Amino acid sequence: MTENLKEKFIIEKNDKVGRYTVASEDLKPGQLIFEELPFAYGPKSDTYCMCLGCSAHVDCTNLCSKCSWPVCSTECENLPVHKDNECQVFANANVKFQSVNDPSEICLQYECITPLRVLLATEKDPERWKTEVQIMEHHNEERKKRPIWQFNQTNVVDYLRGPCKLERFSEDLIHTVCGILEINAFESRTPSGSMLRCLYPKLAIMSHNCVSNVHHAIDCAGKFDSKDFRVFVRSATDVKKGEELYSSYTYSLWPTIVRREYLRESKFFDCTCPRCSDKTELGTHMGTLKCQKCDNGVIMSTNPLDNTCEWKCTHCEFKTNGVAVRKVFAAIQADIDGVEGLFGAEGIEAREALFRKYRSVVHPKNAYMTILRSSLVQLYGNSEGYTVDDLPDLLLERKIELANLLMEVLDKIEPGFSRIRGITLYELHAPILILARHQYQSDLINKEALEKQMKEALHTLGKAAEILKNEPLSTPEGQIGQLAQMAHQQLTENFDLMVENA
Ligand SMILES: C[S@@+](CC[C@H](N)C(=O)[O-])C[C@H]1O[C@@H](n2cnc3c(N)ncnc32)[C@H](O)[C@@H]1O
Repeated sequence: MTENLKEKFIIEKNDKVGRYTVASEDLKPGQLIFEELPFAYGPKSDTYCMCLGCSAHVDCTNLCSKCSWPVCSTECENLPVHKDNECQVFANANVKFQSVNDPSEICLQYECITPLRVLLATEKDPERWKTEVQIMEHHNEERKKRPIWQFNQTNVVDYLRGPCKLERFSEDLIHTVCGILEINAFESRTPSGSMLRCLYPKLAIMSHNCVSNVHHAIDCAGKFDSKDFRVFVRSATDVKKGEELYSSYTYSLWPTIVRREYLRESKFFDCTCPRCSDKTELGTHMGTLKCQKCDNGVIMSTNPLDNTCEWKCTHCEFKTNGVAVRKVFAAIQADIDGVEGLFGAEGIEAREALFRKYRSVVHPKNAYMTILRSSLVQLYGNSEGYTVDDLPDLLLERKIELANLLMEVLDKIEPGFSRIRGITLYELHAPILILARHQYQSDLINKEALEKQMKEALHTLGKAAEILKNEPLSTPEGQIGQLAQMAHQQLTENFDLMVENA
């Protein structure tokens, strides 16, 4: 291992979280802490039908010539991830894929695939299994009391030990592997857009914090061999030697009540991090609602670490409770889910309509307004009829306003080198630049003000390029990072000329 690749963390342990990691030296934002290959990867639970080679969506008409499970092509059936794993098991046991009516719906036959790949990896790499994976958290005792246990018994344990003839793996071991995946696996996106789960034993040691100081990026080169899906783990912010390293297991734009519910249900712990403990979520007000009974009040939790506690207005006597607030958030989330598949003009209009609908219900920086802002920032400037050159000044100003408000929240909950900050900064630079030019051409600002605004755009673009430069080129963010770097270089070289010719 070269000095550059020396891992920059150590593992410690306590009664509250089990194993956790701390920085073994001072870290700068964006600094590589370690990189790692997955022990195994494969389809997520509750997945639709996908190629067992490249993971692309399939219609299930093409089947592997050896095992008769769905693949795209002969090339895909020979990809190591399939050929060296389940293909041999299914072919030997003569377990065929049962045809399905709608391949885009959840297909339970895929539940066994990733646990099976982990089980086979225990035999291919027993040393890594013993030293890194077997010791991972599985929460079997708590999972035993949940419906997931019986679900796994039927769809994974009984299926593998029965029809697949894999009695050599005990029931206990298979349940433990299912638990290890449920508690520890990370999501990854393939080049075709499919979501997979990957098991990274070192990355998974990091404890959760709702404001993480570590950032990871998975490089899926599309080879689907044992060298693919390498993860690069970097510090997001300045981290001092001895400070704990945290990743985030939840979606950072959710409000506290929703994040804590998710962590309790799926990771079996109650988060007590500084963001969860603060009624205002570090001043962002992501969980705050507007009072419907008075003009100036806002409604906040009286104890954010108790999801069922009272919520009170800051100005009048109005009170409600966490259960009622949770229902309001579920209704807003359902509305947002309903427009998720809409893009272009239709997507913009649908989201702006939700923005207007909920403006009087929640605080301006509430999580759901922030989620809508993050989609709108992307759609304005990147949709048909709404490209950045098409946007009238009013909509350029709207894009800038949305991005600035989003950045105010992200600075608190996703500080430093985070993908969403990099992308938002990238989206912000072009409207600043174009608007400045329009305003100068309309005599609304003088040359000095033009130059100032262009410098701001250049600075914003430079920051975006700096944050996104570490993203793998196999990802959309990596490609935007490359564009940002090139645009930043061009703008720097031609700055004076552009001011002159504006
Ligand atoms: C992905 S594992 C992390 C590694 C684990 N601590 C170990 O020893 O293998 C996730 C589990 O760690 C514990 N954990 C992680 N972050 C925590 C936190 N902020 N508070 C309490 N428990 C936490 C929980 O038991 C959780 O289910």
